[in-house]
Amino acid sequence: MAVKSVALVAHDNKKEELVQWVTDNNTRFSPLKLYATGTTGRLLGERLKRDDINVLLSGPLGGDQQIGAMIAEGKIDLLVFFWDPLEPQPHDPDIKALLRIAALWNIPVASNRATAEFILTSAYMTDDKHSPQRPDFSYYTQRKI
Ligand SMILES: O=C(CO)COP(=O)(O)O
Repeated sequence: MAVKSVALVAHDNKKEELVQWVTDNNTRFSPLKLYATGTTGRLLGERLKRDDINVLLSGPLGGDQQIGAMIAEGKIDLLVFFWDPLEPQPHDPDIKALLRIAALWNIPVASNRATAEFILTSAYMTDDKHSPQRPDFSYYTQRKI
């Protein structure tokens, strides 16, 4: 079975919610390959007692952009990003860029626990034959300039 790669990101006020949700669903998460921004990844590793989480840079230090680059390269199947709707973030352009690139490359994105639950329990999570269609941007890359 192809192992799905999941990127996990949460802003400070949402970190406990994300870590608790992942812990509550540990059985579903254990076969998945996990990537996370720096602080989110550290907290997840401590709580889940997993030392195989791929911890990237902290979001404001470039971690969001690292995940965005992985999405563009087709290396991430699902983005779970509990962003904070109540607090401005210093790296807002990076957050927008990450959400944009996820929309562009047609990967599923969960921004809250309710959506994350729907996705995690979807039959597609364990269906090898299904993967979202990767968009064809040849009309753009081949355009006449
Ligand atoms: O800021 C973030 C996402 O925008 C998350 O980064 P950390 O997990 O390092 O706190």
